[in-house]
Parts: sequence; C-alpha cells; structure tokens
Amino acid sequence: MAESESGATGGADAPVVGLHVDGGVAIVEIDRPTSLNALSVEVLAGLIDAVRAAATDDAVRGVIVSGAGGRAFAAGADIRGMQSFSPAEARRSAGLGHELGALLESIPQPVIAAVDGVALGGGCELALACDFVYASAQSRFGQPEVKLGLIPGFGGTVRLPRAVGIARAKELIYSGRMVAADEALAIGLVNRVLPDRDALFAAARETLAEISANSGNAVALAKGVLVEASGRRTEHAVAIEIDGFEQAFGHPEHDEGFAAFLEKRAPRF
Ligand SMILES: CCCCCCCCCCCCC/C=C/C(=O)SCCNC(=O)CCNC(=O)[C@H](O)C(C)(C)COP(=O)(O)OP(=O)(O)OC[C@H]1O[C@@H](n2cnc3c(N)ncnc32)[C@H](O)[C@@H]1OP(=O)(O)O
Repeated sequence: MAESESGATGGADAPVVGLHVDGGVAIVEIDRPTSLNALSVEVLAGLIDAVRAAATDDAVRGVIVSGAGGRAFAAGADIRGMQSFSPAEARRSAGLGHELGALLESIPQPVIAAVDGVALGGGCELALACDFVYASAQSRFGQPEVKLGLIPGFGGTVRLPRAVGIARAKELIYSGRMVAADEALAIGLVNRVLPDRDALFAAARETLAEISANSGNAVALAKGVLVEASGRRTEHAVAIEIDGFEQAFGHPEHDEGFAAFLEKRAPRF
C-alpha cells in the first residue's frame, strides 16, 4: 500500500495542515498546537486541499481528521483573526467552512474525526461534518459561540441537532457549555470514547479497515444517500434511498458481493 506525506501550508511558513497516507488510510492533521489548532483561513484552505488530495488518491479507503499537540482537535475559528471581521467578511469566511463541510460529506471514503482534546465552535462543527466521531477520554466538546456574541457558523445549527436531537442542541448552543467525552458519548455526539490518543487512532484505523473490507461502491452510495436524505421529509428521503439502492444493483461489486455469499467465500472487492 502506498505511503506518502505532504503538508498544506496555505501560505504560512510551517505547514498548518499535514497529510499522511499509509495502509489505505489518509490522516489529515491540523498543526497549530500553540493556538490549540484554531481554524484560520490558512488552516481551512489547507484542510480543503488535504481532503481533496486524499479523496482522489486511489490508495485511500478511509480518512481520519485530527489535531496535533494532544490538547485540541480544534479550539474553534481563529478568534484573533475574526475580531475585525465585517459582517460581509464573516459571511465570506464562513463560506470556506461550509465548503470544507460539504467536501467531507461528498467524498466517497468514510471520514472519522479523531478528537483528542477540545473540539469547540468551528472545531466541533468540523468533527460533526465528518461521518462520525471517536474521542479520547480527555476530550471536551462545545459550541461556545454565544459567549463571543456569535452563533455557530460552520453548520452546527444543522448537524448538531441531527447528532444529539434538537432539545440537547438548543441546550448546548444556548448555554455554550462544554461537555466531557463521556457525556458526548451519552448524547450521541461521539460514537466511541477511547482511553488515550494511541487507542483512539488504533480504533479509528480498525474501523476503517473493517469498512474497507466491504463494497467500496456500496459504502459510498450509502454515505451519499444518508447525507442527502438526513433531515428531509420521509417521502423525500425514501426517494433518495431508492435511487441509491437502484444504483447499487447496477455496479459490479453487487455481483461480487452476492456471488461471494452464495459461494460461501469472502467477497473480493
Ligand atoms: C484571518 C482570519 C481567520 C478567520 C477564521 C476563519 C474563518 C472563520 C469565520 C466563520 C467561523 C464561524 C464558525 C465558528 C466560530 C467559532 O469557532 S468562534 C470560537 C469558538 N471557540 C472558543 O470560543 C474557544 C476559545 N478558547 C478557549 O475557550 C480556551 O482557549 C480553552 C479551549 C478553554 C483552553 O483554555 P486554556 O487551557 O486556558 O488555554 P488558552 O491560554 O486559552 O489557549 C492557549 C492559546 O491558544 C489560543 N487560542 C485558544 N482558542 C483560540 C481560538 N479559537 N482562536 C485563536 N486562538 C485561540 C489562546 O489565545 C492562547 O494563545 P496565547 O495567549 O498566545 O498563548
């Protein structure tokens, strides 16, 4: 399996986003630990470049998004950078976050947010834009924007209710309070909590390996249907699912999957 390393600098000197591919997994890592991986325009641009590169690499079957330093996944959008924003600048910059969120939801590979430390504001929204979240026991999550006189601006008002329900999303967004990893697990914000960073990445890799043993086409179709249908009225959602179901039957991997089962052997996708 190919192994490669690159860094997206977004114009800064040291790379603010790293990309490492090995064993079919692309690790996309925010690398601004002194600012708790705050999301600057350079970081957002670097993340978009890295996710695009991972998505178009045939060797990549899964993506892990993470933050360097062990204290933060991302402590939110860069407050210093936003301080002087005009409303129009804020709208433009939020657009970059939405571009990243849409990209994460549109690439065919599964994306796991591996959170080790704080995921706050735009950082929590970045994790929510991934397919699902694994967290270390020391992690904390929150949407503290109201403490800055803001509201979530990277899709948190859409994705957080989908994850935890509208009532809990209202409580977290109105209060701006942080939730520890165990509470995040209990309310559905994260799928798994692991004791430490090593266990976190091992679990994420293990799940991506489990998924990559399945039909890549079927997983990609399921992702597209789930993203497209989530939050829609049932009849609209079902219609989207029917389209995806029909597409699956037209792909060779459907033939292989069925043949493998009937021949009592492992599928070769
Ligand atoms: C050039 C323009 C760039 C703009 C940004 C991109 C465009 C985005 C625009 C639209 C975005 C909309 C959606 C998102 C909105 C948000 O995310 S709002 C921010 C939400 N996050 C927060 O409010 C968390 C802020 N941080 C904290 O509360 C604390 O840091 C902490 C996490 C509780 C940890 O506290 P503590 O352990 O005491 O450490 P600190 O000393 O506070 O932090 C260490 C250093 O890191 C810096 N830092 C932390 N968070 C941020 C941040 N979000 N932005 C910038 N810098 C941050 C902190 O200032 C410290 O730095 P130094 O003082 O230099 O040591």
